[in-house]
Amino acid sequence: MSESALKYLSGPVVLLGAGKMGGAMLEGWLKLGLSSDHAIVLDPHMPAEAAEALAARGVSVNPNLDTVSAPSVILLAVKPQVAPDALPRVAPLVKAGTVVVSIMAGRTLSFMTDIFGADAALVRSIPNTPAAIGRGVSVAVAGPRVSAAQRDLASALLSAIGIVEWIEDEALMDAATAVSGSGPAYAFLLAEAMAQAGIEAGLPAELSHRIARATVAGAGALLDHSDLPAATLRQNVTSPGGTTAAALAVLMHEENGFGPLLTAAIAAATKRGKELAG
Ligand SMILES: NC(=O)c1ccc[n+]([C@@H]2O[C@H](COP(=O)([O-])OP(=O)(O)OC[C@H]3O[C@@H](n4cnc5c(N)ncnc54)[C@H](O)[C@@H]3O)[C@@H](O)[C@H]2O)c1
Ligand code: PRO
Repeated sequence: MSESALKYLSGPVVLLGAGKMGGAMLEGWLKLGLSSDHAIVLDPHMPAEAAEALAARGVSVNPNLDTVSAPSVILLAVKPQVAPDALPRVAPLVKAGTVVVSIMAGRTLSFMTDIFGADAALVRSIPNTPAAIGRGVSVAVAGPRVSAAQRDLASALLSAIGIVEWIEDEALMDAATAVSGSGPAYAFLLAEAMAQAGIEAGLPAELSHRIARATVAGAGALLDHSDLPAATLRQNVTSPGGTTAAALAVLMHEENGFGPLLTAAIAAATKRGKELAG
């Protein structure tokens, strides 16, 4: 959807929960041309300064819900654990034409149908935190009542923070959440663990943190700029009989290496997603 489509929405975009992800998404929308007088934020726990700063930019913050006209979109960005309390409050705002887009981990289309009704147009999606710099990855699935135009609108809102991958089978969402939703944490942990390992190998702490961080960031940028598969980029670092080969013999160990460890980690995250379904 084009920039002008965000500019000329028939109704407002209501954001429920303006924390890390919701806040990043709102910034993306405003940058893409959503008029601030079409943006409504509902977040009773928002720090006063943040609420005042948004209001000064023309965003409506915690208005009386009776004054809110039929929204084009309601974006659900509260924690899955508070959803049973928070979502029913916005259910009366859903009108014909409104699409409800969730970014909550775990919470299913069925959970949302119980709250918003069988006629509601519902999208379940999962973004990730590089959204804050426009480099997010979102995976999304549309419920049966979502029209092509509503799917385009949901795409436009998610594209404001990065790329969007639509899937047809909701059963894949927990695994997608475990890979791309939680995934940035694994990359950050890699930088942390490399820095710590460098310290244990004798490097001064600050130097170790600086070079580990820059190395993970540089490898990510190379992955981004190159057309080569990750495995080829890895092989390009690895001289036969050299230092990398020695490290990879540990990291690629069939039983104790990175592969089986990550498989277990992603299985744990996937299982937790199913537990949060509610
Ligand atoms: N952080 C991530 O990496 C990430 C990635 C993908 C999806 N998500 C999903 O995004 C959602 C938000 O996560 P986050 O990391 O931004 O959390 P967060 O804690 O930063 O934001 C949640 C916001 O909800 C607000 N809130 C709490 N109760 C509320 C209520 N009753 N009504 C309205 N607002 C209320 C809080 O004040 C807070 O601002 C979660 O459902 C999470 O699963 C997060
Ligand atoms: N952060 C959320 C969580 O940890 C959802 C994916 C990333 O549950």
